[in-house]
Amino acid sequence: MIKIAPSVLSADFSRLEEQIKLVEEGGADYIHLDVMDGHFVPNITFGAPVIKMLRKVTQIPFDVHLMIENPDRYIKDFVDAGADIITVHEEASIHLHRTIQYIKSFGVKAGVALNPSTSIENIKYVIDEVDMVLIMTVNPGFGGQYFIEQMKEKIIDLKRLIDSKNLNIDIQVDGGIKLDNIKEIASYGANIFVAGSAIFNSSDITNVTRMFKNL
Ligand SMILES: O=C(CO)[C@@H](O)[C@H](O)COP(=O)(O)O
Ligand SMILES: [Co+2]
Repeated sequence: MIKIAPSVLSADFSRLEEQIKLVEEGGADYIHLDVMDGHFVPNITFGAPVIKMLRKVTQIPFDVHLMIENPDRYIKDFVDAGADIITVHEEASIHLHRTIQYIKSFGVKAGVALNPSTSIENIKYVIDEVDMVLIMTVNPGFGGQYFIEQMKEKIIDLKRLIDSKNLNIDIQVDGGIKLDNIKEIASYGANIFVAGSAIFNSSDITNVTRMFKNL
């Protein structure tokens, strides 16, 4: 079963509640919230106060993708804001094992994200601890970029590692996900698909979300 996580990065920020309702109606499984700090990535989005407000308008689980340096400092804020999954970048976490334990200590699911150039090897010794691995299929920081083809091999390698350890971990892909590439990417083992521009730049957000779900 594939799951769809619309990323509000491409939504109309002046109408976030309304836009979330549209993907909710289309059957979205998660709301993907891209938090950017202008340091780890060259862009700034929003933080815990905005997520806390959005928590009041929907029951859909919040999948919070932290593209920030020193994530430990802010994890409790995102837990208090209502995050259900918190994903930190391997490249931004100096003590990744500790950070993962810290997230889980709040009863929240922990994910680890890998930039396109980061090897699966880097998470070999923490993978047993996480609920989800996020393979960035674009360089993080912006919506509307093209899927990086080499990431197909990376998804296959990750799936192989997960299966060899008999683990039950979600593989999320994020960046350049469209209606026409999702099936192929799912065949490599990914099961949670983040889609920003493909959903929110469309003229019928609910219907496109439904089409993603029905694939
Ligand atoms: O984390 C990010 C970007 O850094 C994403 O979640 C984007 O929001 C995906 O956007 P599209 O590539 O689907 O437009
Ligand atoms: Co993201």
